[in-house]
Amino acid sequence: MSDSQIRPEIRALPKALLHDHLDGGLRPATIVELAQESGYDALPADDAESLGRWFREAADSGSLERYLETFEHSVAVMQTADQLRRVASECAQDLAADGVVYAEVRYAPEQHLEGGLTLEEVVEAVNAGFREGEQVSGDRIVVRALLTAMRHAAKSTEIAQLAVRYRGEGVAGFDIAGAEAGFPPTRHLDAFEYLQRENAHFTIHAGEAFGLPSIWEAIQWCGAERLGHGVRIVDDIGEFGKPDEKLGLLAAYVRDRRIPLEMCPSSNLQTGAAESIADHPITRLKDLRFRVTVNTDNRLMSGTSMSREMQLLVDEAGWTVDDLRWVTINAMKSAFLPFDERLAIIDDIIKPGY
Ligand SMILES: O=c1[nH]cnc2c1ncn2[C@@H]1O[C@H](CO)[C@@H](O)[C@H]1O
Ligand SMILES: [Zn+2]
Repeated sequence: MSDSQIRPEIRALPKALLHDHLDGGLRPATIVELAQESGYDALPADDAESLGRWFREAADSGSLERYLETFEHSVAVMQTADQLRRVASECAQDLAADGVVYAEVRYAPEQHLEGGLTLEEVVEAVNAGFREGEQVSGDRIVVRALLTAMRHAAKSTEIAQLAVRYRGEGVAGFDIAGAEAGFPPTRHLDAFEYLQRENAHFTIHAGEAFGLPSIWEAIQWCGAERLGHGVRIVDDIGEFGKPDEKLGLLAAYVRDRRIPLEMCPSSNLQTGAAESIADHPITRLKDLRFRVTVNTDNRLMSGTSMSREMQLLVDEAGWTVDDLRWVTINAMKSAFLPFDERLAIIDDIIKPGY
């Protein structure tokens, strides 16, 4: 489904987005321009349309590792303060135009140091871009950053400290991302224990390319407040429609504690974490009343938007507008924003929009 096929009534709905990667959401035309300006000559295509197609096709690999290789080209043009500010500003504008009223956008500061910026300069450039994008959009959107540490690297404590340093100044929390198999969350236990002592918020990518042990570690060892993806929690639920369709201890814990699942349907089709939108576990988890949220993950690699994800669920998995309202309120309740600010967005913007 292309962008022009999105129904206006879905586009108009207010949306809350918790899981979107800054380096996975650039406009193809911006990548082409930034590459030309900076002399980056390794782009796999040099016009915007072919480049957009290349990202979608190369990411459609069936493996998270191969999917992640495509980020080389977006990260390459996000190495100066001007580049970061522009990308962040356009991100906020694109989300606002799609009806997103609240977004947490994540990126890994450690991947943006090749042009000589410090970690602090990276965060400040992205923050400046988000503020600019909010303003250009007439303040119809609030954007907060989540700082990600790469799970194969060894910078998580430093990045966690950076998230605490900029807390309340545009940064709402912390995350780890990258290849999941072979890099369990407990590898970064020091960072998570530090964040807990600092009363700071964090989510963990878990249960996407690896199963229950990753989810279990993220929650029970590391103390994750939310799960990035978390789709594999269905491995702890009995077979659909069979008499033993019941929750295992971990799935029950996740549901009982209302742990938010940041689910990203289209992204999961590309990495092989799900077969189709119709069969994506998100619908079953919604029906079982887990705290499900709908997200984009990487708009560039999946050629998607919040409206597109919502419309796919309506068209291919039987979702109703009430379901969309429910997941939107779920997301807003689960945001890493102070309680009073979350409530104001729910009461003043989301509820009147449905
Ligand atoms: O779905 C995902 N699973 C795991 N890691 C991801 C996913 N999408 C993006 N990234 C990784 O997060 C970094 C910071 O934004 C990206 O550079 C990419 O390597
Ligand atoms: Zn992600």
